[in-house]
Amino acid sequence: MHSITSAFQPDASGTAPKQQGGSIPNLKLSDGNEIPMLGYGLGTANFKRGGDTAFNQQIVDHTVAAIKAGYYHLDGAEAYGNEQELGAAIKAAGVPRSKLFVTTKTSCRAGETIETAFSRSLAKLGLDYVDLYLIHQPYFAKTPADHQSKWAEMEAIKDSGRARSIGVSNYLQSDLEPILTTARLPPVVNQIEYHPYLQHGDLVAFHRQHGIAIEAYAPLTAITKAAPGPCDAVYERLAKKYGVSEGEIALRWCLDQGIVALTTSGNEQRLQGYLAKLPAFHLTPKEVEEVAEAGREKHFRGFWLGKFAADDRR
Ligand SMILES: NC(=O)c1ccc[n+]([C@@H]2O[C@H](COP(=O)([O-])OP(=O)(O)OC[C@H]3O[C@@H](n4cnc5c(N)ncnc54)[C@H](O)[C@@H]3O)[C@@H](O)[C@H]2O)c1
Ligand SMILES: OCCc1c[nH]c2ccccc12
Repeated sequence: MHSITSAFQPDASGTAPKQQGGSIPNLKLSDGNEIPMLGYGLGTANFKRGGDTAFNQQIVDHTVAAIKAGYYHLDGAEAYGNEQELGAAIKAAGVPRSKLFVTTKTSCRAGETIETAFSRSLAKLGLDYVDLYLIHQPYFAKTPADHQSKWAEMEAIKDSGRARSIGVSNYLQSDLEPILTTARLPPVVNQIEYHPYLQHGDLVAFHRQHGIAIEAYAPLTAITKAAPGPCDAVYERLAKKYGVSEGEIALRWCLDQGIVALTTSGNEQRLQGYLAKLPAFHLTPKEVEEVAEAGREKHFRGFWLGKFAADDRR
């Protein structure tokens, strides 16, 4: 992994060396590590429904196809129930471990240490390290001290070398602040739902101030679950201009803001299309703002409904 885009700057160079099949660049994290800016998620198309523990070869096959297509950033979680399949796919795909960027997440189950959860995840993955370990959600914490003590456990995992980077997911500013007050090793990533209909007010600016990279999950929401909407006409115009799909405009909108995009699909052609098309164009800053402006006319959240405070609508 060598191509680097400056942290939080739109990828404007267009000269990044190749990685993962095309030239999707890496983003430099505040701990000095790099993350490929396009990731393949195992949490939506390929997760297992509650209580299903049987090994699922189809998940392995889809994931091997994604890796072989060039998706080297793989986003997993213990909650998805498919870490064994992710590990099997990594072995079967034949891509050297050093070229892959593997994330998993802890659910912070009550009464369990991070060390216990992390060791179980590594064993299921069949790996001796992950590139990124995240706290999946902040809802386990009842007090600022809960956030701080859990984060200290995460720091111990990073200290051990078995997670190269550590971060959080679904955190708002009020969840991050107590951690930033006491952290020895601040979170380098927050993975959040992010698309034009969920821009989170000044949360993105807060991340930039604190050097925390954003990973956008559900980046296609405006053309999938939340369609139709005010972004449709802008996406359509830009897709025509650049000769790409609306989905590619939606992903580029994240990348051009210096935001990592996590997507998924069981459709290999679609996945290959992203890697072929995304490196070939950029949105101008004006176009990024046009999408943002249209998006601010609608609010939509697809995940963790009911968990967020009312001010999430900002
Ligand atoms: N941390 C979290 O709480 C959290 C929550 C949700 C997702 N995630 C991660 O992010 C990953 C990606 O999330 P996502 O699946 O919501 O991302 P996404 O917005 O990219 O949606 C992908 C889905 O859209 C479908 N799709 C793509 N193009 C389409 C089109 N033109 N028309 C209709 N459907 C189309 C795909 O088939 C796929 O099912 C997940 O797999 C998971 O790893 C994390
Ligand atoms: O991270 C995606 C949302 C999510 C949280 N817990 C899960 C369990 C199974 C599938 C998706 C999820």
